[in-house]
Amino acid sequence: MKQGNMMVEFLLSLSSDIALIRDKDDFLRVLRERLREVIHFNDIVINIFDEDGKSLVPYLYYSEGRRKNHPAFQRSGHSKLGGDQIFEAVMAAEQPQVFNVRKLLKVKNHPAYIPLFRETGIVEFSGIRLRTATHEIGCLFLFSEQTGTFPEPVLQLIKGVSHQLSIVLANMLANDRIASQLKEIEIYRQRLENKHPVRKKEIAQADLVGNSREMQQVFRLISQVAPADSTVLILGETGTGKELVSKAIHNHSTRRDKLLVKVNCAALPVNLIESELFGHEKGAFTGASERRIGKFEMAHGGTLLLDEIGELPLELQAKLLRVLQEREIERIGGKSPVRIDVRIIAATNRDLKKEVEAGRFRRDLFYRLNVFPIVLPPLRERKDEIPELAEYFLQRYAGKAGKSAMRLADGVKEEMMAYHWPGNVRELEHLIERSVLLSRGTVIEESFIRKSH
Ligand SMILES: Nc1ncnc2c1ncn2[C@@H]1O[C@H](COP(=O)(O)OP(=O)(O)OP(=O)(O)O)[C@@H](O)[C@H]1O
Repeated sequence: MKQGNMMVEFLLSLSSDIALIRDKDDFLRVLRERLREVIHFNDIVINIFDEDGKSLVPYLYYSEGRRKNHPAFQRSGHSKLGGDQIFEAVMAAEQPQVFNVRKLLKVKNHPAYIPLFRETGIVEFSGIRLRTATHEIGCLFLFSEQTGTFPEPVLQLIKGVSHQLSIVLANMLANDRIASQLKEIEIYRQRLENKHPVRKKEIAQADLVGNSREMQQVFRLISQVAPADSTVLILGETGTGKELVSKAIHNHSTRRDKLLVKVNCAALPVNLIESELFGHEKGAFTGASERRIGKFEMAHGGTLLLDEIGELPLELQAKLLRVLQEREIERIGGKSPVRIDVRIIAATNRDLKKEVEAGRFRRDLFYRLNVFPIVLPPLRERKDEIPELAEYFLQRYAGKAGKSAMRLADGVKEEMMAYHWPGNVRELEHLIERSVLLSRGTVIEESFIRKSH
């Protein structure tokens, strides 16, 4: 009874140390220091299953005595284990198994490492499998230079410890997996950035022009929300500058050194958007001949612009909602989820509230996205801005065309003010570009408005 109490006490205090483990070094230190208080072992090894799920590889190991500098114990971490009677016995049993080296040497076909144990002073060792409710993880071995290290109460303790270790190990392995996935994404992203060096420049030059009251309000909203990292919903007709606003938000956020990745939700059929957003593993479906990283992963650390979000099919709206809630994605055909840190900016020219009422857009997703809405008014509602925008585009396109400063004739200006601009700023921009190219002198005498429709 007394022994039982001590064991519970030990396991409790071990679990509080275990909760503080951050990495392999911590783990090894806790095992060595804490387990030694109650078990007189010399060496410790934890083996885990390799990716193939069949062989075991050393994950953590500590040796002392003659084994410390012995080349056979300087494991690279790549030597495959398992498939011999020792591992089979350990992996098949609920209880810890104890092995005596002298006795093993008498058994026919003993594993090749047993004589080495004897040469380097190991007398007995115990092994127990490590598993959680859902996963086989590997096994733990404790080695001793003396006999009598593993009496029954110690074996019970090892069993108790093995449950705790299995959980820590499962978490550490999941974190390792995520870290290696993130590394892979980083490499991919750098490749992408090197391939498109102009992108960053373009983004840096994203200038928004606008002196109207409405646009001044938009600028205020941008500077409020940009550093806050919250989700932004940009609403406005086509060509009102939604993409430009998203670039401005990204450029003024702490994520500015990472990518702003854009997905056009209207441009692709359902099955392709899913893989575009979340990526897929090699062989996930017919035609998936290569692993593909999705836009969410590409935007990790940065911003993801979900353009035309109103066009996203309902089926994918549910998946997107889950990703936004859980902050992790699953590649199509992938085995484990990937954590992502992405700021979401969604944009649409649809009236999302009406879409919700019509049952075409999920209400819960709408609320998730509508955290900080920015509405861009159509150009016809901020006509006082037309001269300024026209002037801005005029200088830009005259410069590009190698022409000297140009100006608009008064009649052209009036015509522009009277027009209703269904294509908004984009239409104005194209019109000016065309006018610059078609005009001979420095004054644009003719409006080309009607010709553009
Ligand atoms: N306030 C502005 N200042 C300068 N340029 C602007 C402004 N608003 C829009 N533009 C220009 O107009 C064009 C259209 O803008 P943008 O692509 O951001 O619009 P959008 O609302 O995302 O359009 P769509 O809904 O069709 O995708 C771009 O070339 C952009 O540079």
